[in-house]
Amino acid sequence: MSFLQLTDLSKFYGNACAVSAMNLAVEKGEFVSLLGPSGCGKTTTLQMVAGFVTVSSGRIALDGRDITHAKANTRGLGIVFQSYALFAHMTVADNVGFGLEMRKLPKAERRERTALALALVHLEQQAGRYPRELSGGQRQRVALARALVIEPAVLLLDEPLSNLDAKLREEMQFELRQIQRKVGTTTVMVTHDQSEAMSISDRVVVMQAGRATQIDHPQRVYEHPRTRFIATFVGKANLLPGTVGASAARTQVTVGPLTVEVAVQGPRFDPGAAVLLSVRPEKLQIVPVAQGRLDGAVCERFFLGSQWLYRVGSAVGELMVLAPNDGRNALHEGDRTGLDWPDHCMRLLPADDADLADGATEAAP
Ligand SMILES: Nc1ncnc2c1ncn2[C@@H]1O[C@H](COP(=O)(O)OP(=O)(O)OP(=O)(O)O)[C@@H](O)[C@H]1O
Repeated sequence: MSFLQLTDLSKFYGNACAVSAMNLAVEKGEFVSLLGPSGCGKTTTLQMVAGFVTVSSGRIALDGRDITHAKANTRGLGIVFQSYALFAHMTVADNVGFGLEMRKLPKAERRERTALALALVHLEQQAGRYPRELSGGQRQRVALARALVIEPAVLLLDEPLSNLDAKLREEMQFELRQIQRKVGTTTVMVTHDQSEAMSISDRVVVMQAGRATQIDHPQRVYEHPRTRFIATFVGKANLLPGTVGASAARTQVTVGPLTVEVAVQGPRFDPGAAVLLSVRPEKLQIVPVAQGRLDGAVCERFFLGSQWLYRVGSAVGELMVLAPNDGRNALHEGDRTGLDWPDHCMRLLPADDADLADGATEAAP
């Protein structure tokens, strides 16, 4: 059995289902993110694990112990919320040491563990300050140190970085991952930010309307999304409506005037099935006119610094193309161009996400 195991976990508020039959097995030391849009049930799932929200049905097991109905303060979990919830009248060191004091640890041990936790988040110099004297990033590090100092079985993070500005947030993502690797604490984080989930997690649980729709390693979620929703929620995707032809090892698909052969992983599509051909914008290559699979004309271009994003009108519809900014040869609006892409970059998705209402299959950690 995994270290933290959710089995058919559900939460109903009256007749409304907030979380539906969630299954998730988190291994010891793993960093797993619950990712999804607002209202999809991420926080409710985390709160059930924390013991702050009662479970309607299903089970939660931690290290082999059933904790489904255990009191929150007996679960031995560390929790960090979006709002830092620090005690304003206590110094940084007292905030961090608070959990140890509650556990009635001897003073010398409290002092030693507090110092270690502060060193971990690089706040040794700020031990005597009050929360109001700290920056947002420093406050969030205090909250993290306070959660880690009790050596929790699992660290639960609910949008821990969302109060920080973009640059600080990126720095803290990196730091959070480094700290988690160093202490090896099993961690479950809630976020609605796909790049945050992708960059720091071992595995990502994509949630939609109370259900886990894909549980996989970040790269797999990006390269092999199961549904249209996931393909567009995690990164950008060109989704071209098409029809399946002969179904063999490689599936033939017709999209307007274009016919391609796609190697399909996972469930096969029947001949005649309506599908979406998905190609990521950065996989499209700009080639001379008439030398690619398609020709088109640039409708609009956006400068992104390291890349250009082009909207290109073509016979199969408008396509997004991300091209590296090599400092020369950028296309202009109105330019005609050829477009090509490698065979292995094409994915087929069901035209209708409801076709996958069976919920997620979970990839091994
Ligand atoms: N106490 C409550 N009473 C009734 N409905 C609730 C309650 N808490 C949450 N819900 C509902 O449950 C669903 C899931 O909410 P939840 O907060 O888990 O979503 P979330 O994915 O964390 O969203 P966000 O990113 O906006 O925090 C939503 O439809 C929400 O309105």
